[in-house]
Amino acid sequence: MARYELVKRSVALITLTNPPVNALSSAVRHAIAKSMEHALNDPKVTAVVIYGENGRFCGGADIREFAGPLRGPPLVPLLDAIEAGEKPVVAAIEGVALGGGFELALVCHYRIAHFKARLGLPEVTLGILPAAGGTQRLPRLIGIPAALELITTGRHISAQEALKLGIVDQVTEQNACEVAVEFALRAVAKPLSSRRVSTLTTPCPPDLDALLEAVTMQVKKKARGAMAPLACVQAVRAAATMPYSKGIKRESELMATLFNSGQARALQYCFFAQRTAGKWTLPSGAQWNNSKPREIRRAAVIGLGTMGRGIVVSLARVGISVIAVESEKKLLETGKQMVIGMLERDAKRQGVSASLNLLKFTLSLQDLKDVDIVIEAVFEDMALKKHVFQELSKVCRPATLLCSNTSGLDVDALAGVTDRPHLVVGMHFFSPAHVMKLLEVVCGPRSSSETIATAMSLGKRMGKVSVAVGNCPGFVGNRMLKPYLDQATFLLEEGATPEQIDKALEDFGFAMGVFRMSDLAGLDVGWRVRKESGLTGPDIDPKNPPRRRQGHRYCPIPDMVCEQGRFGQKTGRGWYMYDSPGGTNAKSDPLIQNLLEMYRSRYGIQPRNISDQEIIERCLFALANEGFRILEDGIAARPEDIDVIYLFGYGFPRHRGGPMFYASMVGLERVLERLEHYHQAHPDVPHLEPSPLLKKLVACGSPPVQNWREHIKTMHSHL
Ligand SMILES: CCC/C=C/C(=O)SCCNC(=O)CCNC(=O)[C@H](O)C(C)(C)COP(=O)([O-])OP(=O)([O-])OC[C@H]1O[C@@H](n2cnc3c(N)ncnc32)[C@H](O)[C@@H]1OP(=O)([O-])[O-]
Repeated sequence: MARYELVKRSVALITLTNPPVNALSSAVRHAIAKSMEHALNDPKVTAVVIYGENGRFCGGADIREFAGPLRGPPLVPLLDAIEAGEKPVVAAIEGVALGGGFELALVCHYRIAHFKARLGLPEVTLGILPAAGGTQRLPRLIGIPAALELITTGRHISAQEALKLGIVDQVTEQNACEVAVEFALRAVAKPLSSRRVSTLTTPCPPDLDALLEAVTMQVKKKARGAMAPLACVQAVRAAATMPYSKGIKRESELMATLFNSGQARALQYCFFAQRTAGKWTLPSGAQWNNSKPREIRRAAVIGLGTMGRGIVVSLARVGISVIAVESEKKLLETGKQMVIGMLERDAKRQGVSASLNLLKFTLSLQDLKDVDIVIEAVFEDMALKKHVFQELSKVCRPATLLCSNTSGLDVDALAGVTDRPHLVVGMHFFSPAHVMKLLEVVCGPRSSSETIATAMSLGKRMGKVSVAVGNCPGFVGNRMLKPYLDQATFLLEEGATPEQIDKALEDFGFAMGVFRMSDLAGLDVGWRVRKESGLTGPDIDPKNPPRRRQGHRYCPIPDMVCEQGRFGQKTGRGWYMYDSPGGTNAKSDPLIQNLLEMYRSRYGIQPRNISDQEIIERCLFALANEGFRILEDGIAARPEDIDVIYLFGYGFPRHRGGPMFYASMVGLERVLERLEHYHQAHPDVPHLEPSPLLKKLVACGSPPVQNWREHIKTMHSHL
């Protein structure tokens, strides 16, 4: 777990050997402790270099060990001992120095970083804080404001930024280990006292209290209920106001409150769920590690609306040449200007020149003869999409992959109109596509494993979190959204307001409540889907729209809002009112309050007080219930996939872990009991009827979410 060798006759080189990221597992900590003891006691050794094998210094504590009791030497005394040693220790940082790995580097007397290395204290993203002295040493080294920013955000920084901040002593383009050994030899004669960071005095700004207060407010606003960022501020405050010996105790107390919290468990679950999602598998046995993706060099995007533009930018950013197609000259020109503007702003931010030479704009599908992949992003209309796919089938070479950015239409129906159904797959990006990290890769029954592997790997290359899902209306994300939205509108009927429901959801931690989110997405989208599915249309009496349709409860309020031309932010009016079309500042609209009052009185509904608890339970348990059905139907392979979709595509609070993890934290028995209760009260809402899988899991003793898979016997896996 760590190799010890003597180099240049007097330098002890300790190399961490715990692939893939040299995490500080108990065995690694043990090996470091033994190696350091050896080095300090061996008279031949005059200096020490700590390095990580395979070009990775250290990815921090072994997160998998957090679930069990602490074994092996604890990190704090181990690191304190390294710092206190009388022989100079140099960290040779290549790849990453993160979390405990960064803290290990901070106790070394010198730090040499490779120019491509990245450093950071991402503990806050795992619901904890840098509790191996990180919150006490970093402020002493770089001052309170910079340390606060790094510790409360968990941001990774480049070696160059680390040098500027004074975290590393040298950045090199050569082998960091070799440079560190030479550096160590030169350091032997120098005094160490000023190199022990814990002994430094924290440089404090004169307005410390005001600064901490301002950061606390800022962090509170951003954290949306997460505890760790606030604890980080308190720990840094200790570094500013206490000697190291007391500060480290404060750090440890704060860590104790976080370490066993539900939030820490949720955030650590998210870390692993995100990595699990990449490991797709099909019933045929094809999976992520046995299916080779094709290389993609040239892509085409059809449609330069909001989605298409974002997809073009995402492809060009990673060096893929893109042909963008529109049907009319004016649309093409507008799209072109927008794409170029986005890429130029991007490049300016990064201080590089925009890769505009990768782009071609055309009105002709004939230009797509030689591309490797086409991503269709035209209007969400099946007939139009089928027409495009038929044309592509004629124009593109037989090996070209044909993908649709549909948000819910039948991918197999599109495959069916082509001459290559095995090369057709859904690539459902989320708006705006150059910003949002989620990509649902929709596997049709005829999509080949190579096609799926290619779409998944292309997504990863574009920096997306790609999740393989089955083909059904709405796939995973939008299918689950329906019961969630339905509950919100039923609650409106019963007496709640959009503001009340949004506030309850935002207090829960959502980035945006359901009505604000709908206003942002555009209310006309759902209205069109409802019309297409026959739920609403010209046959409906506008004065007296029925509240039961297709055998179930139906809330006509969203249609009534749309009938008034209120399509959300883009029209300046929706569930809220905005300063102007396109405005983002949502204000309560008395017209909506009137509409709700008139509606309730027309149908004789006595409004009642609805608690925040009922809002959360009805919206989120209905959401999770649909998730259970999706698992039963084999549309998602694992609960982790569903959670990742909601975390990255729908603003579900990360410290709650995603809808399925949240349900498991509440307790499946309780979720079942509440769903039964609400279903009894609303028997005409099928989404509130507990799913058989939920009942089965409860009957099996409510196993942890990671074990649900064993209980999911899918009759017809769609993956
Ligand atoms: C007192 C305590 C105070 C200290 C606290 C801490 O240090 S908290 C920690 C603070 N540190 C962090 O938060 C850093 C967390 N890690 C990262 O951010 C990234 O992994 C990376 C940037 C290091 C490498 O990115 P990349 O895209 O090249 O690779 P990848 O991301 O795909 O990972 C490859 C495999 O390694 C696994 N694994 C990774 N790290 C750990 C770990 N620490 N532990 C265990 N496992 C870890 C990962 O699950 C995956 O396993 P799989 O699926 O193959 O079975």
